[in-house]
Amino acid sequence: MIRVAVTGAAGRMGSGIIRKITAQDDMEVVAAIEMPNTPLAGKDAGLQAGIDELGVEITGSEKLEETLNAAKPDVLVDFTIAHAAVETIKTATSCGVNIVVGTTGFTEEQMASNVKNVADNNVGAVISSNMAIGVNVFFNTLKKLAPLLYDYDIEIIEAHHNQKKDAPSGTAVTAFEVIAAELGRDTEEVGVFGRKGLVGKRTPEEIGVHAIRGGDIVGDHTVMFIGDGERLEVKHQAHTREVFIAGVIRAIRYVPTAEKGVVSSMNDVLGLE
Ligand SMILES: NC(=O)C1=CN([C@@H]2O[C@H](COP(=O)(O)OP(=O)(O)OC[C@H]3O[C@@H](n4cnc5c(N)ncnc54)[C@H](OP(=O)(O)O)[C@@H]3O)[C@@H](O)[C@H]2O)C=CC1
Ligand SMILES: O=C(O)C1=N[C@H](C(=O)O)C[C@H](O)C1
Repeated sequence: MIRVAVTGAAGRMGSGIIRKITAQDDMEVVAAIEMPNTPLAGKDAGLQAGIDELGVEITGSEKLEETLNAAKPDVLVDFTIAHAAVETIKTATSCGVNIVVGTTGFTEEQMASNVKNVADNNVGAVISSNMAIGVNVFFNTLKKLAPLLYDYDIEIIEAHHNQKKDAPSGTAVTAFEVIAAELGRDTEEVGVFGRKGLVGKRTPEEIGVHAIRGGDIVGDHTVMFIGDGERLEVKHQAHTREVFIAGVIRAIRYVPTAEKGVVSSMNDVLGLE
Protein backbone atom coordinates (compact mmCIF):
# COMPACT_ATOMS: atom_id res chain seq x y z
CA MET A 1 0.00 0.00 0.00
CA ILE A 2 1.21 3.51 -0.81
CA ARG A 3 0.70 5.68 2.28
CA VAL A 4 -0.40 9.20 1.34
CA ALA A 5 -0.58 12.47 3.30
CA VAL A 6 -2.76 15.21 1.81
CA THR A 7 -2.29 18.92 2.55
CA GLY A 8 -5.20 21.22 1.72
CA ALA A 9 -7.35 18.25 2.74
CA ALA A 10 -10.60 20.24 2.87
CA GLY A 11 -10.03 22.15 -0.37
CA ARG A 12 -11.64 21.56 -3.78
CA MET A 13 -8.71 19.44 -4.96
CA GLY A 14 -7.65 17.99 -1.59
CA SER A 15 -11.09 16.60 -0.75
CA GLY A 16 -11.47 15.14 -4.25
CA ILE A 17 -8.03 13.52 -3.96
CA ILE A 18 -8.98 11.96 -0.60
CA ARG A 19 -12.18 10.52 -2.14
CA LYS A 20 -10.26 9.11 -5.12
CA ILE A 21 -7.38 7.61 -3.08
CA THR A 22 -9.93 5.88 -0.87
CA ALA A 23 -11.43 4.19 -3.95
CA GLN A 24 -8.03 2.68 -4.99
CA ASP A 25 -6.80 -0.76 -3.89
CA ASP A 26 -3.11 0.15 -3.72
CA MET A 27 -3.08 3.40 -1.71
CA GLU A 28 -4.49 4.85 1.50
CA VAL A 29 -4.79 8.24 3.19
CA VAL A 30 -2.70 8.24 6.38
CA ALA A 31 -2.66 11.98 7.15
CA ALA A 32 -4.83 14.96 6.25
CA ILE A 33 -3.48 18.44 6.91
CA GLU A 34 -5.18 21.81 6.72
CA MET A 35 -4.45 25.47 7.56
CA PRO A 36 -2.40 26.22 10.68
CA ASN A 37 -4.70 26.07 13.74
CA THR A 38 -7.60 24.96 11.57
CA PRO A 39 -11.03 24.71 13.23
CA LEU A 40 -11.31 21.35 11.39
CA ALA A 41 -8.58 19.82 13.60
CA GLY A 42 -9.76 16.49 15.01
CA LYS A 43 -12.50 16.03 12.40
CA ASP A 44 -12.38 12.81 10.37
CA ALA A 45 -10.87 13.43 6.91
CA GLY A 46 -13.27 11.00 5.21
CA LEU A 47 -16.38 12.61 6.73
CA GLN A 48 -15.03 16.06 5.79
CA ALA A 49 -14.56 14.83 2.18
CA GLY A 50 -18.16 13.53 2.09
CA ILE A 51 -17.36 9.81 2.30
CA ASP A 52 -17.27 7.19 5.08
CA GLU A 53 -15.16 7.69 8.18
CA LEU A 54 -11.46 6.99 7.41
CA GLY A 55 -10.13 7.01 10.96
CA VAL A 56 -7.71 9.81 9.98
CA GLU A 57 -8.05 13.05 11.91
CA ILE A 58 -7.38 16.39 10.20
CA THR A 59 -4.42 18.21 11.75
CA GLY A 60 -3.23 21.81 11.43
CA SER A 61 -0.06 22.39 9.40
CA GLU A 62 1.63 23.92 12.47
CA LYS A 63 2.03 20.24 13.48
CA LEU A 64 3.15 19.02 10.04
CA GLU A 65 6.49 17.51 11.08
CA GLU A 66 4.92 15.73 14.07
CA THR A 67 2.06 14.45 11.86
CA LEU A 68 4.43 13.12 9.18
CA ASN A 69 6.71 11.44 11.72
CA ALA A 70 3.70 9.69 13.28
CA ALA A 71 1.90 8.72 10.03
CA LYS A 72 5.03 7.78 8.03
CA PRO A 73 3.61 8.51 4.56
CA ASP A 74 5.42 7.44 1.37
CA VAL A 75 4.04 10.46 -0.50
CA LEU A 76 2.70 13.89 0.43
CA VAL A 77 0.25 15.50 -2.03
CA ASP A 78 -0.05 19.30 -1.86
CA PHE A 79 -2.79 21.43 -3.42
CA THR A 80 -2.83 24.57 -1.25
CA ILE A 81 -1.33 28.01 -1.92
CA ALA A 82 2.23 28.85 -2.98
CA HIS A 83 3.66 30.39 0.21
CA ALA A 84 2.25 27.50 2.31
CA ALA A 85 3.40 24.85 -0.17
CA VAL A 86 7.01 26.10 -0.01
CA GLU A 87 7.08 25.46 3.75
CA THR A 88 5.26 22.12 3.38
CA ILE A 89 7.76 20.95 0.74
CA LYS A 90 10.66 21.96 3.00
CA THR A 91 9.27 19.98 5.94
CA ALA A 92 8.11 16.93 3.93
CA THR A 93 11.36 16.54 2.02
CA SER A 94 13.41 16.94 5.22
CA CYS A 95 11.32 14.08 6.68
CA GLY A 96 12.28 11.97 3.61
CA VAL A 97 8.75 12.00 2.16
CA ASN A 98 8.28 11.96 -1.64
CA ILE A 99 6.09 14.80 -2.94
CA VAL A 100 3.39 15.37 -5.57
CA VAL A 101 2.66 19.09 -5.85
CA GLY A 102 -0.05 20.72 -7.97
CA THR A 103 -0.12 24.09 -6.22
CA THR A 104 0.45 27.00 -8.61
CA GLY A 105 1.61 30.60 -8.30
CA PHE A 106 5.21 29.95 -7.18
CA THR A 107 7.66 32.79 -7.81
CA GLU A 108 10.96 31.83 -9.45
CA GLU A 109 12.65 32.02 -6.04
CA GLN A 110 10.00 29.81 -4.43
CA MET A 111 10.34 27.20 -7.21
CA ALA A 112 14.14 27.31 -6.85
CA SER A 113 13.73 26.62 -3.12
CA ASN A 114 11.42 23.65 -3.90
CA VAL A 115 13.93 22.20 -6.37
CA LYS A 116 16.78 22.65 -3.86
CA ASN A 117 14.84 20.94 -1.06
CA VAL A 118 14.10 17.96 -3.34
CA ALA A 119 17.79 17.73 -4.31
CA ASP A 120 19.20 18.27 -0.78
CA ASN A 121 16.92 15.58 0.69
CA ASN A 122 17.17 13.19 -2.28
CA VAL A 123 13.44 12.41 -2.48
CA GLY A 124 11.19 11.67 -5.46
CA ALA A 125 9.08 14.62 -6.65
CA VAL A 126 6.46 15.51 -9.22
CA ILE A 127 5.60 19.21 -9.44
CA SER A 128 3.23 20.26 -12.21
CA SER A 129 0.94 23.20 -12.90
CA ASN A 130 -1.57 20.85 -14.49
CA MET A 131 -2.01 17.12 -13.91
CA ALA A 132 -4.59 16.52 -16.69
CA ILE A 133 -3.43 14.26 -19.53
CA GLY A 134 -4.99 16.56 -22.14
CA VAL A 135 -3.11 19.60 -20.86
CA ASN A 136 0.23 17.79 -20.98
CA VAL A 137 -0.50 16.81 -24.60
CA PHE A 138 -1.45 20.50 -25.13
CA PHE A 139 2.00 21.58 -23.79
CA ASN A 140 3.73 19.09 -26.12
CA THR A 141 1.60 20.33 -29.05
CA LEU A 142 2.66 23.92 -28.31
CA LYS A 143 6.30 22.83 -28.37
CA LYS A 144 5.80 21.49 -31.90
CA LEU A 145 3.68 24.39 -33.20
CA ALA A 146 5.73 27.31 -31.89
CA PRO A 147 8.75 26.83 -34.20
CA LEU A 148 6.42 26.32 -37.19
CA LEU A 149 4.48 29.55 -36.45
CA TYR A 150 7.39 31.53 -34.99
CA ASP A 151 6.43 34.74 -36.87
CA TYR A 152 2.74 34.68 -35.84
CA ASP A 153 1.53 36.83 -32.94
CA ILE A 154 1.02 34.61 -29.89
CA GLU A 155 -1.59 35.30 -27.21
CA ILE A 156 -2.58 33.05 -24.30
CA ILE A 157 -6.01 33.30 -22.65
CA GLU A 158 -7.07 31.39 -19.53
CA ALA A 159 -10.44 31.29 -17.75
CA HIS A 160 -11.15 29.95 -14.24
CA HIS A 161 -13.78 29.99 -11.49
CA ASN A 162 -14.31 33.04 -9.29
CA GLN A 163 -12.64 31.41 -6.24
CA LYS A 164 -9.19 31.11 -7.83
CA LYS A 165 -6.61 33.19 -5.98
CA ASP A 166 -3.59 33.27 -8.35
CA ALA A 167 -3.39 34.82 -11.82
CA PRO A 168 -2.45 34.07 -14.47
CA SER A 169 -2.98 30.36 -13.94
CA GLY A 170 0.04 28.12 -13.47
CA THR A 171 -0.92 26.34 -16.68
CA ALA A 172 -0.92 29.61 -18.67
CA VAL A 173 2.51 30.41 -17.22
CA THR A 174 3.81 26.96 -18.21
CA ALA A 175 2.39 27.41 -21.75
CA PHE A 176 4.12 30.81 -21.93
CA GLU A 177 7.44 29.34 -20.73
CA VAL A 178 7.22 26.38 -23.13
CA ILE A 179 6.58 28.65 -26.13
CA ALA A 180 9.23 31.21 -25.14
CA ALA A 181 11.81 28.43 -24.66
CA GLU A 182 11.04 26.90 -28.07
CA LEU A 183 11.39 30.31 -29.74
CA GLY A 184 14.55 31.25 -27.81
CA ARG A 185 12.84 34.30 -26.30
CA ASP A 186 13.64 35.67 -22.82
CA THR A 187 10.57 35.30 -20.58
CA GLU A 188 11.58 38.45 -18.66
CA GLU A 189 11.38 40.48 -21.88
CA VAL A 190 8.50 39.07 -23.92
CA GLY A 191 5.67 38.49 -21.43
CA VAL A 192 2.81 41.02 -21.60
CA PHE A 193 0.40 40.25 -18.77
CA GLY A 194 -2.81 42.11 -19.75
CA ARG A 195 -2.92 45.41 -21.60
CA LYS A 196 -4.31 48.79 -20.53
CA GLY A 197 -3.82 52.37 -21.69
CA LEU A 198 -1.54 53.72 -24.40
CA VAL A 199 0.62 50.59 -24.63
CA GLY A 200 1.79 51.17 -28.21
CA LYS A 201 1.84 48.74 -31.11
CA ARG A 202 2.29 45.09 -30.44
CA THR A 203 5.90 43.92 -30.96
CA PRO A 204 6.40 40.69 -32.95
CA GLU A 205 8.24 39.03 -30.05
CA GLU A 206 5.77 39.70 -27.26
CA ILE A 207 3.55 36.93 -25.92
CA GLY A 208 0.31 38.15 -24.33
CA VAL A 209 -1.13 36.37 -21.29
CA HIS A 210 -4.69 37.17 -20.15
CA ALA A 211 -6.86 35.92 -17.27
CA ILE A 212 -10.66 35.68 -17.05
CA ARG A 213 -12.42 34.83 -13.74
CA GLY A 214 -16.05 33.87 -13.32
CA GLY A 215 -18.63 31.43 -11.96
CA ASP A 216 -17.65 27.78 -11.87
CA ILE A 217 -15.30 27.50 -14.86
CA VAL A 218 -13.02 24.55 -14.01
CA GLY A 219 -10.12 25.61 -16.26
CA ASP A 220 -9.86 26.74 -19.90
CA HIS A 221 -6.64 27.51 -21.74
CA THR A 222 -6.35 28.82 -25.30
CA VAL A 223 -3.22 29.70 -27.23
CA MET A 224 -3.80 31.82 -30.35
CA PHE A 225 -1.21 31.92 -33.15
CA ILE A 226 -2.41 34.94 -35.14
CA GLY A 227 -1.12 35.67 -38.64
CA ASP A 228 -2.25 37.94 -41.46
CA GLY A 229 -5.37 36.38 -42.94
CA GLU A 230 -5.58 33.38 -40.60
CA ARG A 231 -5.18 32.19 -37.05
CA LEU A 232 -4.69 28.85 -35.36
CA GLU A 233 -6.11 28.30 -31.86
CA VAL A 234 -5.17 25.43 -29.57
CA LYS A 235 -7.64 25.03 -26.73
CA HIS A 236 -8.01 22.76 -23.70
CA GLN A 237 -11.09 22.85 -21.50
CA ALA A 238 -11.38 20.88 -18.27
CA HIS A 239 -15.04 19.98 -17.66
CA THR A 240 -14.37 18.50 -14.22
CA ARG A 241 -11.59 18.45 -11.58
CA GLU A 242 -11.61 14.64 -11.97
CA VAL A 243 -9.17 15.07 -14.89
CA PHE A 244 -6.61 16.67 -12.58
CA ILE A 245 -7.29 14.09 -9.86
CA ALA A 246 -6.76 11.19 -12.30
CA GLY A 247 -3.30 12.63 -13.03
CA VAL A 248 -2.58 12.97 -9.30
CA ILE A 249 -3.38 9.27 -8.75
CA ARG A 250 -0.92 8.35 -11.52
CA ALA A 251 1.71 10.66 -10.00
CA ILE A 252 1.24 9.04 -6.55
CA ARG A 253 1.95 5.61 -8.11
CA TYR A 254 4.94 6.98 -10.03
CA VAL A 255 6.76 9.08 -7.43
CA PRO A 256 8.03 6.36 -5.03
CA THR A 257 9.95 4.88 -7.99
CA ALA A 258 10.93 8.22 -9.58
CA GLU A 259 14.54 9.32 -9.89
CA LYS A 260 15.49 10.76 -6.47
CA GLY A 261 16.66 14.33 -5.99
CA VAL A 262 15.13 15.73 -9.18
CA VAL A 263 11.68 17.11 -10.01
CA SER A 264 9.93 14.80 -12.49
CA SER A 265 7.32 16.13 -14.90
CA MET A 266 3.88 14.85 -15.84
CA ASN A 267 5.48 13.82 -19.15
CA ASP A 268 7.56 11.37 -17.07
CA VAL A 269 4.50 10.20 -15.12
CA LEU A 270 2.32 9.75 -18.20
CA GLY A 271 5.06 8.42 -20.48
CA LEU A 272 4.45 11.24 -22.98
CA GLU A 273 7.01 12.71 -25.49
N1 LIG B 1 -1.81 21.13 -10.93
C1 LIG B 1 -3.12 20.93 -11.16
O1 LIG B 1 -3.53 20.05 -11.95
C2 LIG B 1 -4.11 21.77 -10.43
C3 LIG B 1 -3.67 22.75 -9.58
N2 LIG B 1 -4.53 23.45 -8.82
C4 LIG B 1 -3.95 24.37 -7.85
O2 LIG B 1 -4.10 23.79 -6.57
C5 LIG B 1 -4.20 24.82 -5.58
C6 LIG B 1 -5.44 24.60 -4.74
O3 LIG B 1 -6.59 24.70 -5.53
P1 LIG B 1 -8.04 24.42 -4.91
O4 LIG B 1 -8.11 23.05 -4.32
O5 LIG B 1 -9.01 24.81 -5.94
O6 LIG B 1 -8.05 25.52 -3.74
P2 LIG B 1 -8.86 25.51 -2.36
O7 LIG B 1 -8.78 26.91 -1.84
O8 LIG B 1 -10.19 24.86 -2.53
O9 LIG B 1 -8.00 24.52 -1.45
C7 LIG B 1 -6.79 24.87 -0.82
C8 LIG B 1 -6.85 24.34 0.58
O10 LIG B 1 -5.58 24.50 1.19
C9 LIG B 1 -5.81 25.02 2.51
N3 LIG B 1 -4.59 25.63 3.01
C10 LIG B 1 -4.18 26.92 2.91
N4 LIG B 1 -3.01 27.08 3.53
C11 LIG B 1 -2.67 25.88 4.06
C12 LIG B 1 -1.56 25.41 4.82
N5 LIG B 1 -0.59 26.23 5.23
N6 LIG B 1 -1.52 24.10 5.14
C13 LIG B 1 -2.49 23.27 4.77
N7 LIG B 1 -3.59 23.65 4.07
C14 LIG B 1 -3.65 24.94 3.71
C15 LIG B 1 -6.98 25.96 2.32
O11 LIG B 1 -7.59 26.31 3.55
P3 LIG B 1 -8.50 27.66 3.60
O12 LIG B 1 -9.65 27.43 2.66
O13 LIG B 1 -8.90 27.72 5.02
O14 LIG B 1 -7.61 28.78 3.14
C16 LIG B 1 -7.88 25.10 1.44
O15 LIG B 1 -8.64 24.17 2.18
C17 LIG B 1 -4.18 26.14 -6.36
O16 LIG B 1 -2.86 26.64 -6.37
C18 LIG B 1 -4.60 25.72 -7.77
O17 LIG B 1 -4.13 26.59 -8.76
C19 LIG B 1 -5.88 23.25 -8.89
C20 LIG B 1 -6.38 22.33 -9.74
C21 LIG B 1 -5.54 21.51 -10.58
O1 LIG C 1 -7.10 26.83 -9.54
C1 LIG C 1 -7.56 25.99 -10.35
O2 LIG C 1 -8.74 25.64 -10.31
C2 LIG C 1 -6.66 25.43 -11.35
N1 LIG C 1 -5.39 25.72 -11.25
C3 LIG C 1 -4.35 25.24 -12.10
C4 LIG C 1 -3.62 26.40 -12.76
O3 LIG C 1 -3.46 27.45 -12.12
O4 LIG C 1 -3.17 26.24 -13.89
C5 LIG C 1 -4.77 24.14 -13.00
C6 LIG C 1 -6.19 24.17 -13.47
O5 LIG C 1 -6.31 25.02 -14.57
C7 LIG C 1 -7.18 24.51 -12.37
